[in-house]
Amino acid sequence: TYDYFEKRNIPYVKPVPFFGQVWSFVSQEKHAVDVASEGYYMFPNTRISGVFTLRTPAYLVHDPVLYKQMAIKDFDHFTDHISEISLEHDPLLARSLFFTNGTHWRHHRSGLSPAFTGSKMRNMFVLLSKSAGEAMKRLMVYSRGKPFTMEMRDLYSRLGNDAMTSISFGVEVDSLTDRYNEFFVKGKRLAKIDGLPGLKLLMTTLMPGLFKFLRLGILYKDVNEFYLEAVSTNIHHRVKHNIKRPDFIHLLLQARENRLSVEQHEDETLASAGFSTAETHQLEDTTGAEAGDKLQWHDVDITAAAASFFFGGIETTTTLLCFASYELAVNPAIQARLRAEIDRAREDLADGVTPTYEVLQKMAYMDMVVSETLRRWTPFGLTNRKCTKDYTFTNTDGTKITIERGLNVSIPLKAFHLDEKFFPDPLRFNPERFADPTNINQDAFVPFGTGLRNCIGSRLGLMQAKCFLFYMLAYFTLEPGSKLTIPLELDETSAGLNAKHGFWMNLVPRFI
Ligand code: HEM
Repeated sequence: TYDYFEKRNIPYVKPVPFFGQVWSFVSQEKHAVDVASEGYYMFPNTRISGVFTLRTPAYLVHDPVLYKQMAIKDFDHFTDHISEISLEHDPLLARSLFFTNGTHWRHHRSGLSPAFTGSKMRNMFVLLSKSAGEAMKRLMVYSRGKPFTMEMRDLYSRLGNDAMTSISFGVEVDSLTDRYNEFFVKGKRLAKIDGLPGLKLLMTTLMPGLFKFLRLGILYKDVNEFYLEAVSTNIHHRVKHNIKRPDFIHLLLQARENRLSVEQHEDETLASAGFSTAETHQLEDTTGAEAGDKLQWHDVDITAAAASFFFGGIETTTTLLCFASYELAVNPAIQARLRAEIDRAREDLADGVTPTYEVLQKMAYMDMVVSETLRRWTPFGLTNRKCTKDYTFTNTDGTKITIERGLNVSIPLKAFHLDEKFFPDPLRFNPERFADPTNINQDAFVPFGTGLRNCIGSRLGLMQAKCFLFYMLAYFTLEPGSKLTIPLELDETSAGLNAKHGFWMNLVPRFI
């Protein structure tokens, strides 16, 4: 088994007998993403390297151009993400877009894409901005004009939870005041990627066979039941009272009735949420020959879609906000420049504080700060593909390599972003890199992945993050709290990107 790469003359990370790379996950003081990306640093001159998970060979892509090729031009060889999640044990997660594959994924993605266009996002943004604005006002009242200390991950995950509960599940909650409301408590358990659920999630990609064999579920049972019940009740209520609200449930109900489509005259000016916005690719129409297994959008599918936006969107966007806030707190000049841009933008707002989609779109420095945060602190540092059809390409030394059908491929997004070949002085937080986008290597800058399976929610994530930052700096000045570790110490045990000792900051009220 272990001579697989030797025979093919492909550099590979030497495995620990039986465990392969899995051993490093349990024995090393390194983050899972860095362990999985080890080969990238060991073999700088190849387009791909090998690794063993337990006894199974898998690949790690080193060349962003190769990733792009696999994800776009040669997509039919890599249509799937790695996933071994069972419908029986994880009824929501197994139906969510990230974990569905093949024809089911195709129908699902093309059915959902119209829900994420610029104009739909703009409509949804109104709900999001309302939710965040009201929360920030409450925070201002709470401060009574005096500085106070907060742990920002807790704060942003509450704000994010409330905004996403509003736009995904159609329910308005206030987790700042009602701290243990059921949507927040269950939402935390739904989006939890630390501890046991994180470990299980990791297992689905590292040891898919073993995971399947053990018949484990990832999401907690009560979480599945809670959301299924909440969404079904909500759907029933809307249908009965003919309620229309510009949120995901509404759009998914339209999908059920085959009425969800891209507007005839989609306003192209709304398409970009900034430089990092993931490109929209056209998937072929799902009508015709395969229409028989077209997605029916039963209540469980609608719940799963809404839950997956929660699952995929909350942790990532919260991570982006935490690290952006950290950089703003430790770089006062950058914070001052962003605040000046926000204050200028506020002059054009009707109430002087509630940002619109269009106003955020125009904020160039905000976009530079957000892009640089996504580069320096990539929230989703590693993605993957499964090879669905043998694939041959040429390596740097001219040899041909064939990836065989069924093998797993990892793509180290974080390693690309921190490679000095692509981004000089990579550890330095410098929004100026993005002042002229033509200077950016766009193959290597992939915070939302690339190709047909890129992030469907990039516009939403970007607009949400920009909106929260807008409010935050309009109301407060951010300063490092006494418990903040500088430089940040990362939590190597978390499945996501997190600070080991929290993001403690002082919020100093501004008088606006
Ligand atoms: C800053 C925030 C976010 C980051 C950094 C991020 C990043 C990513 C990345 C790297 C992928 C994998 C792409 C690939 O394999 O090529 C992905 C997929 C995905 N993301 Fe996001 N994401 C964010 C926010 C969101 C939001 C707000 C939503 C939903 C509302 C969302 C929903 C999804 C879904 C459903 C997929 C799977 C797509 C598919 O398999 O077709 N994400 N995201």
